[in-house]
Amino acid sequence: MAMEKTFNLTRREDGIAILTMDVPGETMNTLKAEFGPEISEILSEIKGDNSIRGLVLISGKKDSFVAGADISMLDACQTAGDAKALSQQGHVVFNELEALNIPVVAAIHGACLGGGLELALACHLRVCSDDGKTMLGVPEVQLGLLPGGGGTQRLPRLVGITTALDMMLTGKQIRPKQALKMGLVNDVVPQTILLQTAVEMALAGKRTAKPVKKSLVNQLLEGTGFGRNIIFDQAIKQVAKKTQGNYPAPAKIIDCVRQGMAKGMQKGLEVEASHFAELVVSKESEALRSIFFATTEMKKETGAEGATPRKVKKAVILGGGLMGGGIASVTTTKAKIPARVKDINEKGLSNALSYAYKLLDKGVKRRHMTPAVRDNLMALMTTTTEYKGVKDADIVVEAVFEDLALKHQMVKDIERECGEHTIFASNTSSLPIGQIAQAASRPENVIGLHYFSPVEKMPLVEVIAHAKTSPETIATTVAFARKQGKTPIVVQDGAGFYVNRILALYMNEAAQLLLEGQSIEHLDKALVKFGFPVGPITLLDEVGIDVGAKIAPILEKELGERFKAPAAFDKLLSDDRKGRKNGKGFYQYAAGNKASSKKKAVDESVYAVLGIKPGMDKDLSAVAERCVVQMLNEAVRCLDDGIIASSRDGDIGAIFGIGFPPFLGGPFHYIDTLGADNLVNILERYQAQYGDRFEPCPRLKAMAAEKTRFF
Ligand SMILES: C[C@@H](O)CC(=O)SCCNC(=O)CCNC(=O)[C@H](O)C(C)(C)COP(=O)(O)OP(=O)(O)OC[C@H]1O[C@@H](n2cnc3c(N)ncnc32)[C@H](O)[C@@H]1OP(=O)(O)O
Repeated sequence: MAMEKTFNLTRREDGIAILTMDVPGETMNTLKAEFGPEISEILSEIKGDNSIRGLVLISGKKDSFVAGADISMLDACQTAGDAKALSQQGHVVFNELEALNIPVVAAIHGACLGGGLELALACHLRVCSDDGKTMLGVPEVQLGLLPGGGGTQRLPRLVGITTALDMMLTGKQIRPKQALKMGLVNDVVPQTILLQTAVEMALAGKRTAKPVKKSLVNQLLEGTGFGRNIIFDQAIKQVAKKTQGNYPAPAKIIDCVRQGMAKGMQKGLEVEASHFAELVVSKESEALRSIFFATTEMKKETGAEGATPRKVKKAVILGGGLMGGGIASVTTTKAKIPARVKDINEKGLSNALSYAYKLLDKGVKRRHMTPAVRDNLMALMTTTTEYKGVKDADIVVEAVFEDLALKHQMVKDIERECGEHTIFASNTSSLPIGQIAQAASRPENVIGLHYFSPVEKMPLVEVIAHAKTSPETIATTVAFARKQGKTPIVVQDGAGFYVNRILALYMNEAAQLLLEGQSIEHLDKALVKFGFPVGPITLLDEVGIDVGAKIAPILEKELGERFKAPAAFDKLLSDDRKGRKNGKGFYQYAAGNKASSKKKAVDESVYAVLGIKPGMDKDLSAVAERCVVQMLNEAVRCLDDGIIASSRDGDIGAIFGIGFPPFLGGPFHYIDTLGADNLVNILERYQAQYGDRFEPCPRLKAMAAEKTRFF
């Protein structure tokens, strides 16, 4: 049976041909190597048909244009040569499209990303719909890659070097109005007239558009070799600081643009194909692509085999504090589900309202939304100090103090005030859900739903099922979290669940190193260089030293001696040091305690409180290794104890929950890279030197002996 075609060419009476791309059997259009011959044939047909006066390229998919090159095709590249050939093939096809002597117009609706945008850039003009689903971007850098279909050359020539570098180095998605303003598209129209507008643009016979006006400064900088070098040198400095040298793609992107602008498009394309090829086969990109596939696979899972999630039409949030406010905010602004916030006083309620308003108003200021949209979303949030208007809640999320008796009271209140099917989801960060459920007459409705702070930024939530949680409760909670824009992992009940459990040992080791005389800034620098977003001491200040102190004994009691936190840290609380929250911790905080971007200074007085004098700082990688191997060992224990269902979930949980370096693929991918035997040797060396807290867990020892891997 003949292969179904991806491209379909239809001719209109007015001489405009419509080329529709619709990859058979796929949700999204993606670019595949096997399209090459089909496209070349069509281009030859177009070139040979003088009745065709113009060409419009459009997607046959409901809500997406082209999502980029097929990432699994890139995964299949065995050598850099395979990848280079793909890039060069793309260059040939896109150059041929661009060389057509009739106007070629891309009509874009929905996702137009990576190779999809590069395809659109090879067209002479672009028009997109004004729909919320329409976004344009080059997210390759998030996969450890670079735009390999000519994007590093066409984008800067269309929108300018600075804008193009910003797009390629961040992978950000550009909305229609922004795209029009920067000259990425030539018009933005309602989807209903998208095709008609594209046809009219083709009929107008133009193959170029008036470039958008650039500022004088921009013209000076980008118009001269000297100015361009300033831009490139500045960009190199910024990416070096941001990536700590752990991600090769950004520097290569800058080099493609630099060489292309200096030596011409042809040379630029050659450099692009070579750099793209090296990146496709790099271990960093392999790790980042595995994260993409893992999260895509997880989206299809309900969290409980065979269970059907119930629809959540209304949520109640107990507690309007930092976490409650964030949870209410993502419920209304992301999931667009009405949320009723209950707190014991008006202060908590106003905090929740202002939390959501501030985030939405930022969107208005950035012109991502209108004030009307902001106000409509705000109207989804209501507040109460009584149990009024909660009867019809489908889910209640409690974010009150970490006090078991108080949570028991909440369970009883909700069973009294809400419906029989209402789910009670606790945001507890440490109390076993089974203990909370002891107060329930319907324990099947009780579940843990653990968010990470700041709620609107951290993608992970842990969904914690206790022994009696029903599959429907799990599936409904997972679906609810997904609607909030979260990446949920289902973990089993146990002190600290997964993320806080692996984090605790990592933090304890940092504390030990501090007490051994490593300076605060050196400790943080070591782990930032390793690839974490912030260092452990900064993290402790941000989370709250008091929170850490509260969780530690719970973990030690439930999980054993290795979780014992250094006693010296009690002196910090006696000195009223809670961290950023009360402006006194390991670092100094400006008055008003605002999170400032500028570098914080260490509060040197903390050393005296701890009774230590910072000594000789050890090698950065040695410092990082001691903390990281603690996290790796405990992650494997969590897998062994069934706290996490798979090493895939363990990787995603660590990356999305605590910023484990994505270029390493997560703890389990990293152990495969290190080798289980090598990790056991490191742990045993530390065990001999620092004690049994470093003892390799049984599963690691077995893997070392059998030389097995997780993936
Ligand atoms: C030539 C060079 O420039 C190289 C490139 O172009 S590299 C690729 C660059 N593109 C991307 O990184 C985009 C990746 N995709 C996404 O970010 C998202 O899929 C989306 C924003 C496009 C849509 O998100 P959503 O609506 O949530 O849908 P899913 O993520 O669930 O995706 C639906 C199915 O499409 C598959 N898919 C999406 N993009 C790609 C891709 N680039 N390659 C291969 N497959 C892709 C995804 O796996 C889902 O598959 P399913 O089995 O049908 O569920």
